[in-house]
Amino acid sequence: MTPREYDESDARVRPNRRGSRPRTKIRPAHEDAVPGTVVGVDRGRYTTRVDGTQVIAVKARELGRRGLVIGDAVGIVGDVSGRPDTLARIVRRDERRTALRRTADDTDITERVIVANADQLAIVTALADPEPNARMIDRCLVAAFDARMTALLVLTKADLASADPLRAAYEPLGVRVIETSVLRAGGPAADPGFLDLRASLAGLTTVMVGYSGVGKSTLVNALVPDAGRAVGVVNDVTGRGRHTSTSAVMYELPGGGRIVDTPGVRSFGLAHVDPEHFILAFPDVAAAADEHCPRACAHESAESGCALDAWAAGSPDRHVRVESIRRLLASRAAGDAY
Ligand SMILES: Nc1nc2c(ncn2[C@@H]2O[C@H](COP(=O)(O)OP(=O)(O)OP(=O)(O)O)[C@@H](O)[C@H]2O)c(=O)[nH]1
Repeated sequence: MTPREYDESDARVRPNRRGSRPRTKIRPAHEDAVPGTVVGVDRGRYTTRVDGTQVIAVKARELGRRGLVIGDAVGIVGDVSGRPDTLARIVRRDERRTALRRTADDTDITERVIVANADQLAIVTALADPEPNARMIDRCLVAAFDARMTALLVLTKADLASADPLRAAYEPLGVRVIETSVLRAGGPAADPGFLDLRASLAGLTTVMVGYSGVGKSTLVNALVPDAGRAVGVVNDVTGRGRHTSTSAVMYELPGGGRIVDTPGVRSFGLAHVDPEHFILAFPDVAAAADEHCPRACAHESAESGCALDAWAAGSPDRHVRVESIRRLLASRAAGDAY
């Protein structure tokens, strides 16, 4: 017997007990909502960008408790002219393509999204002054890979020290490494590394993280000539256990694309990261783990039943990858004090 096809007449219509009167509390469909992007958040006021115009908006009640963060794609109704003293309403938040998250610390499982829909995480680290901190880099990478974002390691002050050890540690993970030195004669425009960085950011949304003093502001100012004119400010990134609110800012890049500067993000609490999910960022390793590892394998060691050592045996490339992934997973387990 061929299966019967269903059509609309199969839908069961519940009779309206109050007769045929239409329901009165019909919510507006907001078909007229225009698409925009959240570029700044400040105590319940959202700075959005609609077709190149900056529009200040509030969250409509129908969004409920759903949060909005920098990078969220939204639907906006009301006055979207961007004229002073106008206030539009955000009525819809589109599904997030990516979500960069952090937990407050490694024992707190309350996670919060810092930036939505970003493509890349650029980890800015000086090669000297201050010294690079591998643990910080590792933890940022875990957050990036878990969020399905591409990772970029930007090594500044290349005039002061060699980048070779860091290249050796991170290139096997598929991390793009860029060296910059922008204090040499000619400034950023004369630095091939800076030009490479600018090309790598074009057309994408990139979140930049880095310690104070590494030269991040120098790069942001060179990338965005009018960086002083921030398009938005968010007080959403709060230091753990401290009441210092710092701000993340999204800038439009002149050549297309956007960068989000996150002065307040100094660490990523990684309690929310699940090794099984994290490893999916490395398709070859994930396929091997899926095929050979026991269920819920933490990928710690061959002794604990992990099959990745056997998979990597005889291949130095695979071996370095597995070791690097284990180092990242260990950084997740080791707490975020660095
Ligand atoms: N040698 C060298 N010094 C650099 C380079 N880039 C930046 N610096 C210096 O590093 C110091 C810090 O640079 P900033 O751009 O202010 O660093 P930051 O990371 O934004 O730090 P905060 O503003 O404190 O957040 C400054 O004295 C810069 O002149 C570089 O390529 N080489």
